[in-house]
Amino acid sequence: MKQITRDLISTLYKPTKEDAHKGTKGHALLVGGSYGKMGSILLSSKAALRTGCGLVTAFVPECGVSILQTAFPEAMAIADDNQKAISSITFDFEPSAIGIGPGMGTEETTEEAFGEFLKSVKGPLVIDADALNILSGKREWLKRVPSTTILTPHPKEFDRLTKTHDTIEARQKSAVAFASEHKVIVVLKGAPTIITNGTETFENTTGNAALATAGSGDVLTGIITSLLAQGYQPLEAAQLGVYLHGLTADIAVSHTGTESFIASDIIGLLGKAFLRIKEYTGKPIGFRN
Ligand SMILES: NC(=O)C1=CN([C@@H]2O[C@H](COP(=O)(O)OP(=O)(O)OC[C@H]3O[C@@H](n4cnc5c(N)ncnc54)[C@H](OP(=O)(O)O)[C@@H]3O)[C@@H](O)[C@H]2O)[C@@H](O)CC1
Ligand SMILES: Nc1ncnc2c1ncn2[C@@H]1O[C@H](COP(=O)(O)OP(=O)(O)O)[C@@H](O)[C@H]1O
Ligand SMILES: [Mg+2]
Repeated sequence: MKQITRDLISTLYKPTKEDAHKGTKGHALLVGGSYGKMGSILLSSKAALRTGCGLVTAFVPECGVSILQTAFPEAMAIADDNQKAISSITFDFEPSAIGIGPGMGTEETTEEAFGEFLKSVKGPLVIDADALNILSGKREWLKRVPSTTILTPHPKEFDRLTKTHDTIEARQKSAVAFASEHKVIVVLKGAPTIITNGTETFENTTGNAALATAGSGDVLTGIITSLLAQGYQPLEAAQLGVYLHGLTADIAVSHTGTESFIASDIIGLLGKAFLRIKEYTGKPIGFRN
């Protein structure tokens, strides 16, 4: 297994172009949320914009729109027809990348909506949380998942999708086989997180137990979706995304410790994490690139 090193990240990272505008930095669509779990998709959406894409739209059930637009005015929102859970995923623009699943729930109407969504989805995609849980009950839908889609299960989600594993090593081996069989990228979250496309497997080198907190995976989904929207290739987006996510916790831990760190702190520290990566590249901050 290869390590995600500073050198690898330095070669992946693409600084913002001087002449960029919001229309050239990608438009991320985050689909999820349900009554009582709107925080998850809010966290994903905020993380996406803080990771550098130009525009973010959240597709949420009706009850999520005012929550989202109040808590995060920079994001646009599209309301599902249904009040409390997603029932039909329709939108009238072409997103640069889509992240789906955080807080979405697994109600029957949402399951049907996700099944229809998979029939027509185009372009880069991240599947997380309840979208993975739905897939676990409908494995035949894996055929509909476009190749190079990024799946971001935690160990329990991965076991639901496959089978119970007794050891981390067995689960990692299974993740490689799963990625190869379904032509997807698996980000198997944990301590450490591994990323595999079935041919190559990488172990992340950042992050610590501060990340063991509600919503930290929802934030990761937003980060990776944003990188896809900005034009990073799926494997690169997964590598840079998990590295940045972990780096925020490494930056925080020396002055906050692990206990009080929450998912919003990951989002708040993304700027410092990007600056750290920019230092690795050897170019001074503000260099005209
Ligand atoms: N504010 C909001 O709106 C929030 C909304 N959220 C949303 O809630 C939905 C449900 O997602 P979820 O992940 O909380 O539930 P679920 O899939 O049952 O997994 C939990 C179980 O999995 C296991 N487990 C997890 N990590 C593990 C690890 N590293 N290593 C080993 N085991 C691990 C562990 O199981 P145990 O070991 O206890 O058996 C744990 O009890 C989803 O849509 C999400 O987006 C949340 O993000 C929270 C904030
Ligand atoms: N002890 C730990 N060390 C490093 N990373 C961790 C640790 N615990 C959790 N994480 C990371 O935090 C995230 C948790 O994701 P997830 O379980 O999906 O959270 P949620 O669904 O609440 O958003 C993953 O990226 C995981 O790798
Ligand atoms: Mg999660």
